[in-house]
Amino acid sequence: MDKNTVEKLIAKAKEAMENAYVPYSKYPVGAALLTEDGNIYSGCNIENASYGLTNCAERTGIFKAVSEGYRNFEAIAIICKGQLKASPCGACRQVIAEFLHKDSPVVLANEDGEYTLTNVEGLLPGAFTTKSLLGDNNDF
Ligand SMILES: O=c1ccn([C@H]2C[C@H](O)[C@@H](CO)O2)c(=O)[nH]1
Ligand SMILES: [Zn+2]
Repeated sequence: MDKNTVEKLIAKAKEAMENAYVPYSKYPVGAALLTEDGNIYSGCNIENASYGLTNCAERTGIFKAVSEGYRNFEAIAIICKGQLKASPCGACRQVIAEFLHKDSPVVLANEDGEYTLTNVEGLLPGAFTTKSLLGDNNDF
């Protein structure tokens, strides 16, 4: 993925981060997903007084896209507040592995836009996926 695309995705993730609803943790996170046909979907974390109902930024972005008919993604960028770079939780790693390819780029950024580049396999090595269940030939 070229540097321009990385920076554009980080900028979109940062925009989404501004909308984070985080009265409890005060830890805003934003995510941006590039679809294979060049669209960008983004999401923020959305907390709840019943803490366990919180939705992370990554899953907000993926679920928005899938619900609008986009499920083929090329890359994801995630950004969070502070100097430490974003690191998706286990639930989000599993959802990312469901919808992105093993070798899809994953950009983990901090609020200054400094980032580490990894991929889905790096986030969740040996992930349990549709392939584990259905093999290579499935219509889904
Ligand atoms: O990658 C991450 C890690 C955490 N969170 C959210 C969940 C919760 O709102 C807050 C603190 O855990 O950060 C995300 O959205 N994405
Ligand atoms: Zn998460």
